[in-house]
Amino acid sequence: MGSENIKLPKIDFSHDDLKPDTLVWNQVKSQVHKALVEYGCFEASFDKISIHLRKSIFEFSQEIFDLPLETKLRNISTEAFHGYVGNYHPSIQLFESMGIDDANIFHEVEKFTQILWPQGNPSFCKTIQSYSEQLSELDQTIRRMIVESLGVEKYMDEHINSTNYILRLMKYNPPQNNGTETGLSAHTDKKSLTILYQDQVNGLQVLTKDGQWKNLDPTPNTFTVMVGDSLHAWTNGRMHAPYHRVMMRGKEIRYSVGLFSTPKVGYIIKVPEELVDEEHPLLYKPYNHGEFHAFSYSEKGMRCESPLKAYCGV
Ligand SMILES: O=C(O)CCC(=O)C(=O)O
Ligand SMILES: [Fe+2]
Repeated sequence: MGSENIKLPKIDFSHDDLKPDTLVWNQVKSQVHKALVEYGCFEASFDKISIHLRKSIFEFSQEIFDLPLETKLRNISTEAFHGYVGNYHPSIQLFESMGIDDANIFHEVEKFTQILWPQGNPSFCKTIQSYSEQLSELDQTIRRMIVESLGVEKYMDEHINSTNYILRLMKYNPPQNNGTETGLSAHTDKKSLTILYQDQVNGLQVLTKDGQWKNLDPTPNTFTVMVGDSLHAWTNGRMHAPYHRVMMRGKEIRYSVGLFSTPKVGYIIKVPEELVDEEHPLLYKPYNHGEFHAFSYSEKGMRCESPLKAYCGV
C-alpha cells in the first residue's frame, strides 16, 4: 500500500480584515477557486478557533466514545451516518462516529447532551456549540467565495439559508495486525462543504483527478476543507467533490471531527441557469437532497460508482 503523500494548497483565513471587496479577500477567493476546481479540497488555517477549544473537542470525543454502548446507541437518527455509528457492526470494524445535528444551535446541543448525560454536561454542550458556531463562520466565508468566484453571488442568501450544520465526532481504532486496514471506505461526501480536523494521527487519503490515492499529511492545526456532492452538483460540476477514504496503520487511535454544511430537509438542489451554457451543459437534474441522501446509502446506491450520477445525472 505505497500511496504517496500529497501536500494540498494551504490557504490562510486568519487575517483580521478578511472582508468581502478587499484585496486580501479577492486573493484568498482566487486560491479557493483554484484549489476546489483542481483538488476539491485544501488546507485552511483559521486561528480564530483557540487551541484550548481544539483540545477540548478531542477530550470530549474520548469521553463520548468511552461511554457504554447502550448509552451511545440512544443517539438515533433516521438518516444514515447521522446518529451513532459503531464498530460493533462487522462491516465497520475500526470506525465509530457520533453525529450531532444542528450543532451550532445551543438548545439543540442541549437536547443531544441530555440524551447521553441525563444529569447534564454543560461544558460539553458549550464546547460543541462554540466549536461548531465558530467554524461555521469559515464554512460561510468559503461558500461566499465560491459563489462570488462563479459570478452567482445573487444566490448567496438562498445558499446559506438552505443549509444546516452537523458535527460528527469520529474515532478509528488501529488495525489488529501490523498491516493497513480500511477505517472508512472510499466515498464522496454527500453534503455541501466538509471541514475536517484531526488529532496528530494521519490516515485520510484522497483520490486525485488523475486517479491516484494520496495520503494527506495536514499541517498541524489546519483544517481540511472538502467539497461534497451537493455543492459539486449545484456548481454544475465546476467544484470537484473528491473521493476519499481513511486507511489505518500503526498502533494509535485516530480521532477526527467534521463539520458538515448540509442542505435542509426537502431542499431541492437546482443548478443556477447562469452556470449552464454550451461549454457547461447541465450535468444534474434538480433533486431533493434528502431523497438523494437516502438513495446513496441504500443497497442500490451503495453499489453505484457515483450515486449522484445514478440518481440525477442528465
Ligand atoms: O476522519 C476523516 O478524516 C474523514 C471522515 C470522512 O470522510 C467523513 O466523515 O465523511
Ligand atoms: Fe467523507
